[in-house]
Amino acid sequence: MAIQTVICIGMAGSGKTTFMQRLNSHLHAAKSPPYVVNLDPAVLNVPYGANIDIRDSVKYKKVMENYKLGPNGAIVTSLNLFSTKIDQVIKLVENKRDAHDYCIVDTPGQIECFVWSASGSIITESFASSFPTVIAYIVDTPRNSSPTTFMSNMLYACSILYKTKLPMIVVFNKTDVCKADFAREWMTDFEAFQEALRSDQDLNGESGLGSGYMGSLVNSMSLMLEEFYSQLDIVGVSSFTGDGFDEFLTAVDKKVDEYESYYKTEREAILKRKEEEEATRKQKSLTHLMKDLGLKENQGSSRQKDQDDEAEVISDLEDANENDGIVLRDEDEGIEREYTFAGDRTNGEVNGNTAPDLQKRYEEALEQVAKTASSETAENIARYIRQ
Ligand SMILES: Nc1nc2c(ncn2[C@@H]2O[C@H](COP(=O)(O)OP(=O)(O)OP(=O)(O)O)[C@@H](O)[C@H]2O)c(=O)[nH]1
Repeated sequence: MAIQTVICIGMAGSGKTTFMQRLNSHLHAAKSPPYVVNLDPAVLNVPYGANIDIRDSVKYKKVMENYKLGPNGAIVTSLNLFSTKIDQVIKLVENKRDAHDYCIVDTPGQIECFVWSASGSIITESFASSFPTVIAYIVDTPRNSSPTTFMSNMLYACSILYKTKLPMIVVFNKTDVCKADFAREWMTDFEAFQEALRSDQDLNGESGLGSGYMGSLVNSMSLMLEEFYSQLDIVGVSSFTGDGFDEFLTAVDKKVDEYESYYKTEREAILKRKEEEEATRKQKSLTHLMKDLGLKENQGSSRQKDQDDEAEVISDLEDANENDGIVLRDEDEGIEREYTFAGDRTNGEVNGNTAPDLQKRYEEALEQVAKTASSETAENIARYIRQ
């Protein structure tokens, strides 16, 4: 059976890491240890044994210093660096498909750095196209007991569902502090939620909710959310006590079935369409490129020199500075971890498997383009002179 992947996403402080820790120990106790991946480069302590840890490959603080970035920029850049090697990561997980039923993935606390970045999409897409993948959206239950905060959080969850197009389980965490019954009621009974909104002090203020723009906006949003809720599974858990984790695993199984029967075909159709569009786009840009090369050939050499001095792509940056944040794995706490960029930079091999290196492929592709381009460029120049 294929490894079922659970990607944990949630607002800062919602309890993703604690949830991962509990899920890990729960699965160990059920004699089904998961394959664990940490994608948070900025976390100081990972309280569970990660098989793949982004911090082994990318040093967040170095990225910040070397590229003069702020905290969020450094997280995005770290994810970018990591995503260039995602094919190797996927291969490692694939090699473990017989030994594990689950692969669980922790993501950065700064939710937008993962969900709205190109590398976040690449990583999610790579998992989703290789394994049945489910999003666990972690919610801090006590902090969402006001209907306005709740609705904002659910709108965010809705945008993630729309962006990832993957089955989603909304996990109401911290039920030891506040039960999730109110949320369940709001998500299944439209009238109850409307009633809660009407009596919500935060939203009503002095103007009242019943009239005006705010009132109709909130009404339409809650109607839209009703449709969204029908796609979801809801689970209440406490990462402290371990309550609700069996229910969570049942929800994962259900969502995996949904993934197989609905999302997979849908995704394949989207990917096929994208591939076709991409092929047409490439053909168009190649035609433009050939045209430009024919006309602007003599400007080329000086511009090329300028470009050589700039670092425009990640692989340029990787080459530019040996001390750029990609480092050898620490000799640390003895957890069996399997992956670092540094190891494969010298020989392109990870754990004995020859892994195609993105940077190498990029260079080969460039060479290939240069070869075909040079003969066609000569033809273009000849045609230009003839004209
Ligand atoms: N009472 C209670 N507290 C919890 C639970 N889960 C997490 N917490 C607390 O919530 C806080 C945040 O937990 P984390 O696991 O660090 O949350 P996170 O989402 O990984 O945080 P970032 O990665 O920094 O965004 C910590 O103080 C945890 O102890 C729970 O089930 N019950």
